[in-house]
Amino acid sequence: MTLTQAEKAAVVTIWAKVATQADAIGAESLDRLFFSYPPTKTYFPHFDLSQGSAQLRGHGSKVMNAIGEAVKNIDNIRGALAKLSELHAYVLRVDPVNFKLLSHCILCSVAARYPNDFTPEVHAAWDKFLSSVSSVLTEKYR
Ligand code: HEM
Repeated sequence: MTLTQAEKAAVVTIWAKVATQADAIGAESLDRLFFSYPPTKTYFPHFDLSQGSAQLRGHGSKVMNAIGEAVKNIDNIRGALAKLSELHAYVLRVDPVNFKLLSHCILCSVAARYPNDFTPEVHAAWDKFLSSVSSVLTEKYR
């Protein structure tokens, strides 16, 4: 899945805002994930998943950091996330369907915070970008 130049530009622009609140957006996205799709909690039996817990915030921050790396390397997302791809496939064995759920929750958190920036064009670009990130993180499974 390749993003057009215009889509890449839209992702970079919205990321500049998201980056300033990345930790909060990461934590909110995980809250939404676990609240709306409780089976996703089974991957985190060792975490305190109550709303706003330190572990949840710490993990949200890590996830958003990785997304920031993907934005910085938007022409080489595969290279930027190679290690993370192996981790999710071989060690964590997260079922790929869950990436769609998390992507959706990240999208909701961004849209809720930046309603004016979240035009249909930005929505589409951000969605395509998160799909690319998810493809990279799930491509080692087979
Ligand atoms: C946009 C998609 C995702 C990104 C960018 C992402 C990113 C990350 C990062 C950066 C880490 C930390 C790696 C490290 O400590 O070296 C991680 C760990 C982990 N991820 Fe993901 N992840 C994604 C999707 C998912 C999904 C959908 C699930 C399951 C529902 C999941 C489950 C986990 C688990 C269980 C860990 C280990 C947590 C721990 O024990 O510290 N990830 N992920």
